Amino acid sequence: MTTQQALPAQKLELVVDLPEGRGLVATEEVRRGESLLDIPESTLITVERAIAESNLGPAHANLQEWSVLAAFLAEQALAIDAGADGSRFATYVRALPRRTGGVLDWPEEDVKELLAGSPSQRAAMERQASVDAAIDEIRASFPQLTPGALRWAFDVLFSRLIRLPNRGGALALVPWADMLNHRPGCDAYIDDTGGAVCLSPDRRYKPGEQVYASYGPRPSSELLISYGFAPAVGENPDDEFEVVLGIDPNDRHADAKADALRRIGLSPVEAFPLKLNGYPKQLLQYASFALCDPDDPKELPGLAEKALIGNRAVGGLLGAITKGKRGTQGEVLGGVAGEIAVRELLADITSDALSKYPNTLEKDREIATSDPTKPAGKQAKKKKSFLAELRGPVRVSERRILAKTDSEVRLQLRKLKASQMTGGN
Ligand SMILES: C[S@@+](CC[C@H](N)C(=O)[O-])C[C@H]1O[C@@H](n2cnc3c(N)ncnc32)[C@H](O)[C@@H]1O
Repeated sequence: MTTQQALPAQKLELVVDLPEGRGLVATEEVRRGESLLDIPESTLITVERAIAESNLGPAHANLQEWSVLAAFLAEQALAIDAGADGSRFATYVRALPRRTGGVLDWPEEDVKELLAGSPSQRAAMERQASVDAAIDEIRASFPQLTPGALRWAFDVLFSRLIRLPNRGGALALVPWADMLNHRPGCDAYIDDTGGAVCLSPDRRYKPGEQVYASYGPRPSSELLISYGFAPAVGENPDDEFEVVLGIDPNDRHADAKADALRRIGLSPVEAFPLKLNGYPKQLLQYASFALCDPDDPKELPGLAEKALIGNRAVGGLLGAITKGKRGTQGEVLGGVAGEIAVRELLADITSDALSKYPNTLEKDREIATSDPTKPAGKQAKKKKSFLAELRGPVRVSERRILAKTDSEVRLQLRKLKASQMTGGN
């Protein structure tokens, strides 16, 4: 990497044959909290710089920020393929992986077959469709950028773009910093608060140890889709299974319920994460509102507040609590009968989701343990399908969460039903 030459002296060196592919390894002792990397602004590929250094012309600046960067990367890669080496980013672009293993690399039939039962299937299809639409939009102005080059560029962006907090969350490719691999549970983030891009490690590293960053608290399904890898089962504390709840369109009060939810900053369809260590209580509260059936729809705004905000004075407080998101207070509507109804709904959701996985759990476990996560580059040589290798750990993680939630909810149901029999309301 010649970008390294433009950097201040580093305690890190690039190693190319790590289990995660390339990565940065400490050359001397690194202390927790010290400032690493120190990448100057002039080496970043920001949206503004992509527009300024591209030859695509004024229409380039009218694209969405992801598309500006994708068009620039594709332009650079096509110029390199055509033998032009002029750009100061040519060395960086040449060093980018040809394939990342992320969602844009997965054939449609793999997504349909290998992600059957998993919510990742919907996410993967949506991601592929949105990139196809963006590629069409870019090519309407720049037909010289081939679909293949643009697809590769988006794939690179998904797996390498960094949000810069000091620049209002602006997106940038950050050479050298984008050689850092992710470790689940790691608490070290790329930061540009002081101007240069730095990493403050969350632990001490000895010479020879790989230094990791966090790509964010992401579940394995998201890491798989964006980055083309999945941590081994049980290694990712951020694993979750997303449950989507919504107002039944056939509910006699469907419109009034949707209005009542919007009043408190919620939507008639909301997603809630199930995790190994539990699920948010708002899931049950939201479900109880979705299921409630007052005779008079005028009661619905009050019921929405009772379920999701709580009975405290609303007004200014309401805004402060919800901040446009779900409330932190509130209660399940309908007493013990309501508590039972929402848990029965959740138990139906978990058992239905579990029944959709085509393999037995044992089979998925076998796939998960026989497919250790390997760097995308190595996989590309060995196997045709990245996804075939990686869906095992994701599916096992999702199923563990579902099974744990299912058994917890059924246990709660038994207790609630017993309390109902012995006189609970
Ligand atoms: C920002 S790049 C990091 C550098 C990358 N290893 C390379 O060779 O260019 C992100 C990519 O690194 C790989 N990666 C990062 N963390 C990983 C991990 N914990 N396990 C496996 N692969 C990982 C994935 O291929 C991901 O798309």
